[in-house]
Amino acid sequence: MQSSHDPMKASAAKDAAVIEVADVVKAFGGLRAVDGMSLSLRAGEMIALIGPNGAGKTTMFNLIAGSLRPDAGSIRVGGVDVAREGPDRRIGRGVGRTFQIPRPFAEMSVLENVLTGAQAQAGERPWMNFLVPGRIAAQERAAVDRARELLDFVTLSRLELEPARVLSGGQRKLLELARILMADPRVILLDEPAAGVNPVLLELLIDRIVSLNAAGKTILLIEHNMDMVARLCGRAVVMAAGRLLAEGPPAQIARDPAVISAYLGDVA
Ligand SMILES: Nc1ncnc2c1ncn2[C@@H]1O[C@H](COP(=O)(O)OP(=O)(O)OP(=O)(O)O)[C@@H](O)[C@H]1O
Repeated sequence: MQSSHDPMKASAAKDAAVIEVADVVKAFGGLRAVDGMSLSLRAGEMIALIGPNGAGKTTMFNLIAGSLRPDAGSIRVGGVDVAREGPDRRIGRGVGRTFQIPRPFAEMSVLENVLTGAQAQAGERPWMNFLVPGRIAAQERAAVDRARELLDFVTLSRLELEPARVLSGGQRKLLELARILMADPRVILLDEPAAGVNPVLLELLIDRIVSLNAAGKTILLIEHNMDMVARLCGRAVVMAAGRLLAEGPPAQIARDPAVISAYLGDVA
C-alpha cells in the first residue's frame, strides 16, 4: 500500500495468544457440531483450520466471531473471556470475519458497502449530530478516505460508484475484505477465501492476505485448497467430528494417516 497512513498497522506483540479457545462445545439439538475443541492463535500467526465437510469449522468461526454462544468452554480474545458477548462487541475487540459466500448490499455502491464496516461512530447517535456536527462531518470524511484507501488496496477503486451487484464472486471477496478492514481488526477470520474465485483474482487475494499478515494481522482461515494452505500457513489445525484431530505444518498434516482417513470417510 502506497499511502503514508497504513491501515494495516500491526498492534499486537509477537507470541502473545490473541485467541484462545478452550474445551468449547456447541450442540444443535442432539448434534455436537463442536465437541470439546481447543485452539490457540498467537499474534502475527497465519494458520489454517481444515477438516472434512461437517467437521465443525464454520461453527468454530461463528463461536470465535460471536454469532454463536458456546454451551461450554471459554473463548478468550486478548486474554478476556468473551464467550457471552455478541458479534458487535467482538468486532470492537478486534475480531473481523468474512463469510464463505459474501453477501454485499446489492444496490448500495461498492464504496458504501465498505463504509458499512466502520465501527459505530458519533454520527449514528442523533443527539451527537445536533451537538457536534463539525466533528461528525470530519469523522465521515475520514471514514470515506479510509474506505477509498482500502478499495485501492483490494484494487476495486475504479468500481467504487458501481452497485455491488455487478461484482464477480472474487471481487465480492475482495470487497468483503475491505469492509472488515474498516474496523481495523487485529484478528481476521477468512472462511474459504479461495472458493469461487477465478485464478487471476485468487493470486491477488493471496497477495493481499500475505501482506496483511506481514503487516501484523493475525489470520485464521478455513480452506479446502491444500495448495493454498501450504503456501500461506505455517500451521494447520485439523478438525473432525467437532474435535481436534491433528495439528502441525501443512506438509506433515497431509501425510498424517488419521487425517487421510478422516477425509476418506468424508468421501465414502
Ligand atoms: N445452525 C445449525 N443448526 C443445525 N445444525 C447445524 C447448524 N450449523 C451447523 N450445523 C451442523 O453442524 C455440523 C458442523 O457444521 P459446520 O458448518 O460447522 O461444518 P464445516 O466443517 O464448516 O463444514 P463445511 O466444510 O461443509 O463447510 C454439520 O453437521 C452441520 O450440519
